Amino acid sequence: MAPKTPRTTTSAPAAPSGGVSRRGLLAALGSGAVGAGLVGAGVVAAEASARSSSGSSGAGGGSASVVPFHGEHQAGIATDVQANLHFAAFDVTATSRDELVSLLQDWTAAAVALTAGKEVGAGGATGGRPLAPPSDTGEAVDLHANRLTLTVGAGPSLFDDRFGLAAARPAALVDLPAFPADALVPERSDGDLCVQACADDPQVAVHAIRTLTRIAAGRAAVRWAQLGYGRAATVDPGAPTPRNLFGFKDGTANPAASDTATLDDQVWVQPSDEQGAAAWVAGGSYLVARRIRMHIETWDRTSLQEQEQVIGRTKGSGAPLGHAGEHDAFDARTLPASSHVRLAHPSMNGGAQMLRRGYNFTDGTDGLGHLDAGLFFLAYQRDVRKAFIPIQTALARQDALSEYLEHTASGVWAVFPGVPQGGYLGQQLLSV
Ligand SMILES: C=CC1=C(C)c2cc3[nH]c(cc4nc(cc5[nH]c(cc1n2)c(C)c5CCC(=O)O)C(CCC(=O)O)=C4C)c(C)c3C=C
Ligand SMILES: [Fe+2]
Repeated sequence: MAPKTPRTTTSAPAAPSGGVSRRGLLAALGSGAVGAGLVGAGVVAAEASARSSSGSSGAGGGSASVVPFHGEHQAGIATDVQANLHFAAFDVTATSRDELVSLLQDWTAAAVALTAGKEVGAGGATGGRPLAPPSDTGEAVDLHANRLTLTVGAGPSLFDDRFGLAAARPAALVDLPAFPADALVPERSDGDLCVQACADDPQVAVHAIRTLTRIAAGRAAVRWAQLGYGRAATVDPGAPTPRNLFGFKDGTANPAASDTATLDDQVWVQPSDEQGAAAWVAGGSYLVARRIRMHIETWDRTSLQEQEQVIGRTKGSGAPLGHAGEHDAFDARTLPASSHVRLAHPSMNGGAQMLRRGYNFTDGTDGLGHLDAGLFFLAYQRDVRKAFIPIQTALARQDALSEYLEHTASGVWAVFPGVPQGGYLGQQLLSV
């Protein structure tokens, strides 16, 4: 049985490491977040209480389910892929740099509590004043941390003239070009900030995004969001590779989390990559998100042989065509000319790799009798100009898989470096 998480309510330290800052409180006061119960009477520092009261056991219970928030890099990138995703992109509505800083400080304090499996705000879900709305919405009580990670990045639009950040925009944070056959919905694309919440329980991930959205009131608003399930990638080659909605193993060739040399070379931004005011991004990464609708009804009418020719791997084992084992080495030039794996392979793209961390999604139907389902593609990389852009250019031009796909949403973000103890998300950027 997993150990019980104590129900003690602990005062968190003042922001940024554990509470809502005074400025955040004032912003909340001005925006109605107090009415939503995020701050209690006379309380500036938020309190975080442990999120378990019933002592329920299970996979998500105990400290083993906690992924450390602080570190050199943000968690949620080289972290073993959790089962569920709630991704949200935000428009920042703050009108000053100070307000933006206070938002990121308050998010940091909440993220520290949430990822530790604790309730947020004074009194948490049930310990506050009876006549005030609870600080924590409560749906994650008893669910533990469930390996929740929160990963935050800044989009190109944050670097306009609103916050004096134009000079700090990394050269590698380019706007993605339009690709042939893109069917992007602008309202479901881009965003000043993004938050990727991953957890082994869907309600924990949803609670986290809901909480950050409440805290942001008056300073940022959700622009678009996406739920995902059934991880469609892995960073652990020793674990069974999950499958996407076309039924193929997805993530086989991903870099392993333990392969730090490849991560340094391909995923983490290095100190030499950016100069001057943009040097803050070292230790971070670049995230490309694409909501890719998959025409599964058409795919399901396609023969097994054709499906395998399109992907370039066998459906059962995931082995490259002509090989026996999933992880067998192969020469991409021996695969069909327009197969997905051949075109996406590093040997065809100047050695470029990405760390893919996508999730399956199913968002009801399109009203025409087809499921609106697909892959929410998430890929972390050191430089989109060397990885996602050239690879997607080749895929859009030649990939046989494209016939079954429709890219409906897109975004690119510079993901902040990790947060040291006592620091806050994006501090490296906002203190330049
Ligand atoms: C621009 C990059 C990529 C997009 C967009 C993309 C979409 C996409 N992929 C699959 C299914 C599979 N992809 C696989 C491998 C693979 N895909 C990319 C890039 C993009 N995929 C890369 C770089 C690789 C690795 C190539 C290699 O090094 O061998 C595979 C094979 C298994 C694996 O290695 O993961 C599958 C299956 C879908 C369904 C999809 C869009 C919906
Ligand atoms: Fe792929």
